[in-house]
Parts: sequence; structure tokens; C-alpha cells
Amino acid sequence: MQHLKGAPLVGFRVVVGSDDAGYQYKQAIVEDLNQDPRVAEVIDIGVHEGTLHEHSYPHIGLAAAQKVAAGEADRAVLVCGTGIGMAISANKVPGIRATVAHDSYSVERSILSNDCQVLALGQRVIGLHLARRLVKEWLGYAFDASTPSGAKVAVITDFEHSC
Ligand SMILES: O=C(CO)[C@H](O)COP(=O)(O)O
Repeated sequence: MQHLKGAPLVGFRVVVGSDDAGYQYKQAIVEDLNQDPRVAEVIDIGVHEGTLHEHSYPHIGLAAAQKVAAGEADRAVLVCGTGIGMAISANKVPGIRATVAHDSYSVERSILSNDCQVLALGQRVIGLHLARRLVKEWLGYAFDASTPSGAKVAVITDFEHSC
């Protein structure tokens, strides 16, 4: 992902995943991201039609977060019934900051305050149009480690490194 101050963000590699309860929204989000000029690569890690029940939210949430932590993707968007299980799972991977966010302000702050790489959404909680809009907005924000928020996020990173 390229981030030149003041210029639009481009070149995102985004992992997208869901369990069976988030499959419909995941498909729509994959389609949107494939059309988004800011996105260089969409990595759909499932679930897929025909194997909807093969993997549950922890499998997908952990696998997506591992890709981000390994530097194979910049961000991940994950959908389950509530988003909660995906966020909990993704947060177990060292270096990952994942959150559920179902409103514009929280989506904005999840990047600008918290440098979250993972956005989790609940298909059983919000409407499809809002989910799609939130993902679009989410790609418009970049964290700036030189702001006061940078030092706060660094406390979390330092703690992880000390464990
Ligand atoms: O929302 C979920 C986890 O947070 C998941 O889609 C459904 O989980 P379940 O209620 O345990 O089936």
C-alpha cells in the first residue's frame, strides 16, 4: 500500500473472509473491492459456496490475520454474524489490531486512533448497503504514527514485544 501524505491511498492488498453467517456480505464486499481503483489485490480466503460450513469464524479470522501479520496483505475485512467472533480471533494473532465497527465514526477512528488493520462486520447486525459503504470509507483512512495516537498504539505494540 502506498501512502504519500495528501495523496489518495492506493495499492491495497485486502484479505476478505467470512463464515457461513457472513457469506452474502463477503461476496458483495469482494465484488466492490475488485472494482475499487484503490485496491491492487483482493484475497478471498472463504468460506466458499459448497463448503460454507467447512470453516467457522475462528479458522477464517485467524488465517486472515496471519496473512496481514506476515505482510502478505495490508488489511483484512471479515464478516460473521456479529463481527465479534472474527475480531476476537484476529486479535489473537500477534501484531494484529482488529475491531468490530458498525458506524462511520468508529470506522474512521479504528484507523486514525487505533491503526486497526482488521475490520469485522456483522451480517446479522447491519444492512448490506451500510456494510459496503463502511468498507469503502475504511479504505480512505491511513494511520499517522506521528500523531499523539501513535504513542498510544506503541504502548500496545511494546507490550506485545515484551511478552
Ligand atoms: O457471529 C458469529 C460469531 O461472533 C458467528 O457467525 C456465529 O457464531 P455462533 O452463534 O456461535 O454460531
